[in-house]
Order: sequence, then C-alpha cells, then structure tokens
Amino acid sequence: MAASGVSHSPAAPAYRLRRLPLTRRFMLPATPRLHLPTGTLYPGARISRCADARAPLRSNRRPLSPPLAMAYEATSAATAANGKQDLLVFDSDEELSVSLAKYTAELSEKFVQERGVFTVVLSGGSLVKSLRKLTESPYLESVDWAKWHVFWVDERVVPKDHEDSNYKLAFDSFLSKVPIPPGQVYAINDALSAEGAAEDYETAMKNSVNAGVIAVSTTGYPRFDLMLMGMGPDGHIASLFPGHALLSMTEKWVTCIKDSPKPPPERITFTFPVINASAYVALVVTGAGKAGAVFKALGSEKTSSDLLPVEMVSLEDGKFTWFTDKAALSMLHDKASL
Ligand SMILES: O=C1O[C@H](COP(=O)(O)O)[C@@H](O)[C@H](O)[C@H]1O
Repeated sequence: MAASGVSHSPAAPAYRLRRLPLTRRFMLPATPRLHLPTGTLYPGARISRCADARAPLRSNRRPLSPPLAMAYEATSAATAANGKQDLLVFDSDEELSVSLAKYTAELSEKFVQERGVFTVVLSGGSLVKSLRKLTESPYLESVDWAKWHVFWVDERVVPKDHEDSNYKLAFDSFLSKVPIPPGQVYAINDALSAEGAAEDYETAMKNSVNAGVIAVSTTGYPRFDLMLMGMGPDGHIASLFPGHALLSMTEKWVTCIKDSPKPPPERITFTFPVINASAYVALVVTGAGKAGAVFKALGSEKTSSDLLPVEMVSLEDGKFTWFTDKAALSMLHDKASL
C-alpha cells in the first residue's frame, strides 16, 4: 500500500523536585509536574495517592479510574527549555499500559469531538507493546476507531512484512486488533527507495492536510493530535540520532537517513519541526537501559551543544508527557531534593 491514506536555554538548572501542596494537586499545573507511583522512590518523600494530573483531558461522560500516581513539580534542563513537560512514573508495565490507554482514549474523544478525526503518530520499538490495553475492553468498544488516522514518525525502508518494519510491529500487536479503516493507516510505500519513500510520505501528509484531516500549526507544519513515541538508549527519537546532520533539518517534513547507527541503516523519519508542531506527545521510556539518557535529559547540567535528540523536542504549544518507570529514573535518585 502506498502512503495514502531549538532553541534551548544553555546551562539550564539541574533537576529539582518539589512536592505539590495538597490543594494544588487537583489543579491544572502551571509548571511541569512529576508523578511518582505509590511506594518509596525518593528517600524522605511521603508517598500517597492523589487525583489524576490530566484534568483537562477528563471526559464528561466517563469518570477516570482511580489515580495511580502522586504529583510533584519538576524542574529540569529539559522543562526549562521547553516549558511544559509532565513526568509519570509507574511501578509496572501493566500500570503504565493502563494509564497510556486511558490517556490516549481521552485524547481520541477530545479530538473527535473537536475536529471529527483523531490523527495519531506511532513510533516503532518498545512503545508498541505499551499500547496493548487499547485493544481490550473498555477501549476496544468505546474508542471511535473509525475516526482514527494513523501515521508513523519513522519507518525502516524494508518490505511491510519484514521483521524490521515498524508497520508490521504495530499491525501485529495493535492495528490488527482494532477497527481502524485500512485506508486511514498510512504505511510507507515499500516499493520505493528511501528518498522516494520519504517524498511519497510527505506528499501523503500534504494531501491529508489539504483534506482537513491533519491540522496545521501556527508555523505552517502539520499538527498531529497525538504522537506516541519511544526513545532509544542513546536518546534518539524517531530516526533522529545523536549528532546526526538530520537533527537540524527544517526544510522537509519527512526525510530519509541511509546511515542509521541502529540497523537497519535506511529509514524515513519526521523532522523536528513536525514533531514540535504536535498537540500532544507521549514519550514512553522504560527500563534501566534508558536510565543514562533519561538522566542526561532530566538530571544533568548541559549546554545547547550537547543535547540528545530527546532534549531537542521543543513543542510549539503542545503538551509533552513522559511515561516512565523507576528503572528508567534510577540514575536520578541522587539528584532529587524534596
Ligand atoms: O529504531 C527505533 O528505535 C526507537 C526506540 O526503540 P526502543 O525499542 O528502544 O523503544 C523507536 O522509537 C523508533 O521508532 C525505531 O525506529
């Protein structure tokens, strides 16, 4: 199937946590907040349950399930640079997956009500298994899947039935289990070269913008409703790798890379301006293998010259949420001052 269908503050302050006063836990945060699971993660912290932090996403029709996390304010180099980021920390993959499903379903409802469609962008990698709760009750029945339009933030230039294909990964464990119309699933044209596939994908996106399916940001880039993404252990997002020339690409919406440090070498990827134009980004990062990049992103002093790709996300006016676990935050323990 054809594709149819930073500015960063230098020497920003180090990571800081501050527990929110009780009364503020139920309010829309003015600053980024860190949500810790029940249990003792940071010495001295009093852990209890509180209201879900994503009040603006609440549905009028369906009450949210009991909250799993506690609210903290967090200030980090990344949040200082980018404005708004929430950090959710879960005790288990199961809890993360439940919360991600709820978050996604609520955004689906919001955008379907507001725009009549819901444009969702997926990455490959470990993110995909975190979507599994969406394929189960109540979401299987309650989500308006017919309104979904699904794109990929990056794709490997391989046949769609290849083990390395991000499309295949998503199809096998997610898309084949939910009733999204096939014409609204925008896989790459795998008969084309990397350059051709990137160009073809950008054309498909332009057609969707012209058809009113994808919104447009104030800067003129496509504004997807929700990007669901992972991050590699090296801090890469999409197929934007540390130190690569593509990090500064702004002329194109979609470009290709032929020397990806992670195999396979040939891929297509959204460029930063498209990622930054998103309305919502959920970054799912779990496991000790990601702890170094998480520490770099949230816990270290830095200058604008050594930013990882994940730190270069600077949303125009969207909302960025980390979905993490304790292992991914393990290197931050010593930095927390409560
Ligand atoms: O190669 C890729 O890697 C990243 C991260 O994958 P993960 O398995 O470490 O979570 C993924 O987000 C990207 O889409 C994929 O092409």
